[in-house]
Amino acid sequence: MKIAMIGFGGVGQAFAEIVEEKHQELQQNHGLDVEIVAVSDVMKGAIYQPDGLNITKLLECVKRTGSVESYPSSSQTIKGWNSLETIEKAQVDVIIEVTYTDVKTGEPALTHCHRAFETGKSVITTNKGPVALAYQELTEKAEKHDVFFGFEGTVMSGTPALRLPLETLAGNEIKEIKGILNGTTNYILTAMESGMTLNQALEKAQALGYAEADPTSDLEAYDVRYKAAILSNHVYGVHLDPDEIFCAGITGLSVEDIQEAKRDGEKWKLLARISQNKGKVKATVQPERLNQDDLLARVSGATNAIVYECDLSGTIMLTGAGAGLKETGFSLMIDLIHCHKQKQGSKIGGGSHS
Ligand SMILES: NC(=O)C1=CN([C@@H]2O[C@H](COP(=O)(O)OP(=O)(O)OC[C@H]3O[C@@H](n4cnc5c(N)ncnc54)[C@H](OP(=O)(O)O)[C@@H]3O)[C@@H](O)[C@H]2O)C=CC1
Ligand SMILES: N[C@@H](CC=O)C(=O)O
Repeated sequence: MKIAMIGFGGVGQAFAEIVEEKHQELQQNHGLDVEIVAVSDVMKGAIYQPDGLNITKLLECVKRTGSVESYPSSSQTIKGWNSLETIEKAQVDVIIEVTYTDVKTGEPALTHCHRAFETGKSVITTNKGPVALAYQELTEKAEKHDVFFGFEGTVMSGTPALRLPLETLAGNEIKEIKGILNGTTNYILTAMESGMTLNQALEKAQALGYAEADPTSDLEAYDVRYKAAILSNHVYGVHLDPDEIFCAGITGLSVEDIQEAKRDGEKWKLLARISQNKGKVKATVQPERLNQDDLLARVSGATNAIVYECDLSGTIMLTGAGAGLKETGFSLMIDLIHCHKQKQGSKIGGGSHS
């Protein structure tokens, strides 16, 4: 399976490391031979090597020079293609879209997905923009072109918050979904409980690779609003315009507010709630003060949790990483395995996203 990567930041590089680390296992356990043949990034440049890039060498070049273009050329190497040229011209099966999430337009990722499908390529992405804004259009287009559209990592990174409700919990009616769906803000709120300021904690979250390129998306909860829209589309099959979701972030909370709640045996958490009633879906995103015995109050740091209120299974809670480079890289790998199985006409543990 030949892959082109659009965007080569924290998650992109972590994914490349995973492909290198797990190459043999993927071959042995899943019959999947993954080859990264192209990378296109804004500042790091672009390279297309039709017979495959040596990942160790590629990562070493980026670390040493900040550019993928310092990778040694052969007679077949093409350098300098922008993202659309790479999507259109590279001979690949899958586009891994890991550019930044734009919470207003979803671009450039939205256009990347459209062009990939139109040119017969599957897309696997952790970018929330296209999935939150154009879920239906893109899933239909992927189906029309008989390609795969994977986006497990868009909600709770490598924790399977999207496959679980549709596959493992299939047959239930899920009346409400609620959860802590942003790693950065949960990390910040936890750090503020020990007296750290919001800005100090944010700097740490950025250094750990949790935050968005523009952390306003995390702090003002636009990121969670997108995730709520994705859950509505994916789990309930109902399009929710992100702009219509009530959304308040954590910037209004002071260290004193958090300490005061702590003295009262409570915790502030940024919660998303999505509920359905007779085909109508409502969603809100805002900080809520929870009793410390509440299961969600116990979720700390960059860990996230999601609760599905099911008519048959009862309350199901899934908890795990909400952000993190390796964890998010893993979400791309699991989608890749599903994509491969779908191409082979089989499925692992249920269906794929397209
Ligand atoms: N980090 C995490 O824990 C998680 C991240 N995500 C999502 O995954 C995606 C990637 O995240 P992350 O790696 O952390 O972000 P980064 O900001 O580290 O990486 C994004 C990369 O995309 C590049 N880029 C931007 N525009 C283009 C373009 N038009 N063509 C090619 N490359 C482009 C950027 O280039 P340059 O910097 O050179 O401009 C940058 O290298 C984001 O959409 C994020 O929301 C999802 C779940 C968890
Ligand atoms: N910035 C996001 C990354 C994952 O979606 C977060 O902190 O949750």
